[in-house]
Amino acid sequence: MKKNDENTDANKSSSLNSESCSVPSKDPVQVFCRLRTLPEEYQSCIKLLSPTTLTLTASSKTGRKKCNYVFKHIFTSCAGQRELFEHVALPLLEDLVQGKNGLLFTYGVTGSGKTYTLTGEPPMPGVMPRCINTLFNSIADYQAQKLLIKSDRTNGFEVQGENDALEDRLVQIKPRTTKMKTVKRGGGDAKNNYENDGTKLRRVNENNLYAVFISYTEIYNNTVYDLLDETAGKVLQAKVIREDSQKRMYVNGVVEVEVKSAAEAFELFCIGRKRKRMGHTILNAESSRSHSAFNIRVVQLQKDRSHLMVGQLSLVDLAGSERCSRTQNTGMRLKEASSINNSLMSLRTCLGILRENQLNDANKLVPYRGSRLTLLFKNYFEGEGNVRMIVCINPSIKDCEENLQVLKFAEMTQDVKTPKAESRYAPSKYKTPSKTTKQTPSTQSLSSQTPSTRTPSTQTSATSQVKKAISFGPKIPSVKLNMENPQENVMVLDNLMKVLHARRQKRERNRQELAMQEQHLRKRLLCLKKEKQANRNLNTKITNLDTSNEKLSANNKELQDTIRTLQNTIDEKNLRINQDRLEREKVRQKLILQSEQMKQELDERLEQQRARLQAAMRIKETKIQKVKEILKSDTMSACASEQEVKIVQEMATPGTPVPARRHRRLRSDSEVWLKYNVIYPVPRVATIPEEEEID
Ligand SMILES: Nc1ncnc2c1ncn2[C@@H]1O[C@H](COP(=O)(O)OP(=O)(O)OP(=O)(O)O)[C@@H](O)[C@H]1O
Repeated sequence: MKKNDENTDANKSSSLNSESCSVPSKDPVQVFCRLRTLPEEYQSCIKLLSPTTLTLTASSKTGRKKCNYVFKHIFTSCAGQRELFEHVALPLLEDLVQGKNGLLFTYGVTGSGKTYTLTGEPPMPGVMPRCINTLFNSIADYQAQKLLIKSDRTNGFEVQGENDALEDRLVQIKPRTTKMKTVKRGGGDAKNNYENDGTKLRRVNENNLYAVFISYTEIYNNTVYDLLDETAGKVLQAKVIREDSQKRMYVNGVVEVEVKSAAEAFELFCIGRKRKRMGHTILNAESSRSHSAFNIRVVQLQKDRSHLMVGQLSLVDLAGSERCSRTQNTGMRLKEASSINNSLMSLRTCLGILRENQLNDANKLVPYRGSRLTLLFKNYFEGEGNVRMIVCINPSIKDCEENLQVLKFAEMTQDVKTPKAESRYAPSKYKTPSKTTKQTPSTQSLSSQTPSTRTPSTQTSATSQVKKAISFGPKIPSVKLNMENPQENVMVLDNLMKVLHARRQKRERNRQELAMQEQHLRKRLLCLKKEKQANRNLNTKITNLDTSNEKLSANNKELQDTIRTLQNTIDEKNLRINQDRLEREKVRQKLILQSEQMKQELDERLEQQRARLQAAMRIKETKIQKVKEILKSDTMSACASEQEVKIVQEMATPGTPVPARRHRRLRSDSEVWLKYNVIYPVPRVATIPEEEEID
């Protein structure tokens, strides 16, 4: 192992240089692809062209479509867990011990092997157990005393005195034993089965003291839970995501456990895994129903304890995207699936906008607050940290359509750049001692110093001052009696008496002072206890307020969603009303047009009819005229009676009733009636009056 012997000043200056550099350099997100083993009877939709390129053949309505995708590296089903760890996770681990942050997440369709890749199964450990083993193989000899470095529960760390650390360790013994029992009952299996292949990191700073902290959280139905929360009982309490003084996101009050060996870390993992929400679906017997993040924080303390450096590696197992039509989920599983799909969509949206901003030099707002998943990992995309993604693919033709979406997203993600991770030492924060050494007036001034101003050098001087303050007066002289000179002996004994007297007085003063100090310290301790209690109460209040704030925000979001939905419905209805109105207007216009056409047509027909009737009338008039003429000239004189002539004349006048047409009969001499036909029939104009027989 090549160890890092760079002195800390060099580190500090490098961090200063990096701070003074105004434009931070950026690294693209590195995307790796892993193909799952496919049983022989299944057909594959993926073909490998090279170690970095694959082709996906998707069938669409227009036929078969082939798409090529290029990644940093593609691991085939033959690639083992070790190969993947060395390629993908080991560089992040090297960075971790250099104080750099890293995020490694798996993404893919349900059942594609995300959990298998991150966790693995005991004979074939995945990324997480390998990271833990490699880390402890490398830093085991350089670990700080347990609890020397403590989490301040606001995403930072503080250093405490060795006595405090010792006392905390004693306090922890009891709960730890209980925890161990729990682990053995639960998942002690992993402890011995994750094989350790002895891999070590190349660069470890031997001059530093290391402390490893583990936290394990999950995001279930868009709510954050602490999987290591021992106080929670059976039901996990929702946690709030907060921003610390350096604008880094963290889970408020998350339990961070310091581990001193890989076995301890695995125990914690097993405890968390037992609490993690898993479920049975059609596509995966043991499907993750939540996104989980296993966080490893490595704190390095310089030997003079003046500066410390923190690096964090988050191993995130995202729940798989799933189509409800395939999983046939209902009820709770359906709700989980929709929450999973929503948060993954939120991740895609954020990365999409980030990429767009970077490509077009734009400044569009990235909606990290769209889901807890994106909010929690915001810093990795906006702040510092190497981001790596493993896209897990089940090459089965059944997963083809979903794989297409996954591969598209993965390809897009490669264009996103994140600020390069930097190592950075920060001045150590010192924890207020929980137990007070008996103070003397000379040390009283120290207690008024704030924890942050107290440094290791002041602590050392305090110790020497205490020693001085509790001295027992002048040193007892060595007494040698001279039997030959009793006068000299008297002087020596006198001197001894004086010294003893002075020491007795000193002891008495010390006793009084100590009694005073004890009283004073008791009072202070009581005050501190009260302050601590008040702080705890305040913290509880803040947490409660945070929770209710979260609930209100969630309600608000729901209401806004409802408003948006209603607005959409109103918009849709308005649109439909407008469409109806337009439709009606069209119909009205059409009807008007038709009625006009019909009117025109009718007018024309009426006109024609009128013309026809007029023509007919004219013809009839002509005929009547002719009849008149005939009547006048021939028949009238011979056979028509006066009355007949009158009738005919009346007929000629329009509007006067015309007698019914009848045939005239003439009685001949031989008393036989003869029929008399008028050549032109007379039109019937009105009701015929009472028939009158014409003789
Ligand atoms: N590369 C692989 N080699 C062998 N077995 C694998 C591989 N990848 C996945 N498996 C097996 O496939 C099954 C499903 O894998 P896993 O649970 O890891 O899927 P997942 O992507 O995490 O699914 P989900 O999103 O539903 O949680 C497991 O039984 C696992 O052992």
